[in-house]
Amino acid sequence: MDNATLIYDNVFYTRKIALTTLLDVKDLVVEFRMPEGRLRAPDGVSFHVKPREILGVVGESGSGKSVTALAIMGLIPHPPGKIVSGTLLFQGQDLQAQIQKIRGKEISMVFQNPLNSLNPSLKIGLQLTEVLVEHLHTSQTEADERTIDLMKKLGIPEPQALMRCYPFEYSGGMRQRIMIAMAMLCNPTFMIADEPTTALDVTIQAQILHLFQQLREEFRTSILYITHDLSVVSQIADRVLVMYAGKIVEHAQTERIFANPLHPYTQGLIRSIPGATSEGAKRLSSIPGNVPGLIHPPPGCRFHPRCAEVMDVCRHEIPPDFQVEGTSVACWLYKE
Ligand SMILES: Nc1ncnc2c1ncn2[C@@H]1O[C@H](COP(=O)(O)OP(=O)(O)OP(=O)(O)O)[C@@H](O)[C@H]1O
Ligand code: NI
Repeated sequence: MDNATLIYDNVFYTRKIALTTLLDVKDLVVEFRMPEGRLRAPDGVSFHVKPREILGVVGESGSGKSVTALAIMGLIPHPPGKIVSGTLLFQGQDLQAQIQKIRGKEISMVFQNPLNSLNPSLKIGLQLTEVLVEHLHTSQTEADERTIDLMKKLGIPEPQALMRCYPFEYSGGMRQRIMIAMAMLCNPTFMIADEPTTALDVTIQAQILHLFQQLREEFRTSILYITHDLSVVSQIADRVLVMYAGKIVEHAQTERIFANPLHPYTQGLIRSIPGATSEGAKRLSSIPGNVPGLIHPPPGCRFHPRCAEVMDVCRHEIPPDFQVEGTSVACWLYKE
């Protein structure tokens, strides 16, 4: 192969990666060192996010969803936490080396409680434009114009007046929209939303979900959408990762997950959606037991103590990912 072909191939290869994968996470392990012992969550998690895709992450409390998000953002509190292994590539580049430069600019994050993220004693306008002035070094006037323009696009009423108000003057739903606007100001390619609608009522929640879909359509933003609510995921995500006790147990297209869930844990989660079965709400807590403590996780499959279909192998050996018709599932039931 001559040099020209090699260079061409390299360029082509790099572009191909950029087109098919925006974020690539491989074997990510975050460890917390506590006085009681060490715990790992996520513990060996791999996934990728494509451009313009909404990837849903679901799982019960403590499964490692938020820590995965914080690891991507470079925000793991250290001590006690640390990324102990794994690679994080963003647009083909090592994310951990780049994150200071691109956080808030190319990658941004929306958290659950907008009141905690907004400074109560600063006018909303100042808080929003600070991002632009700080990251993109625009003038205040330009930042004001751009912010008002974006808020109009996001359907936020009377943005000029809003800029002069304080956060407490607005409802939870509106504050969350303001936070989403803030996260969108630098026109990021990738956004992480960690339970962004949990504190909101159902109507507002539907509006916010619509807003995320709009971001993907209009601004071509990829979104990692974290929630414990599978019904939210069914409305918004293209693909779904199901996490349990620090591991990804199932990974598939959204329609597949709902039409044909394979992992007994995913099946239990889907049964627990109110109205998902004829018995509906009666089965709300259809998975007996709790997520295990992660300092001493169960050996073998971490779900085995709660699994109705447990086999002997499940108690001793960690299941690898089996590929079944486009679904990736970590469960011994699917061994050929
Ligand atoms: N700062 C921390 N110090 C010690 N342990 C932590 C810290 N942050 C998270 N953990 C632990 O890591 C594990 C994963 O937590 P994580 O917050 O990612 O769960 P989650 O899936 O987001 O749950 P939730 O649905 O409750 O938000 C939990 O066992 C949690 O106790
Ligand atoms: Ni969380």
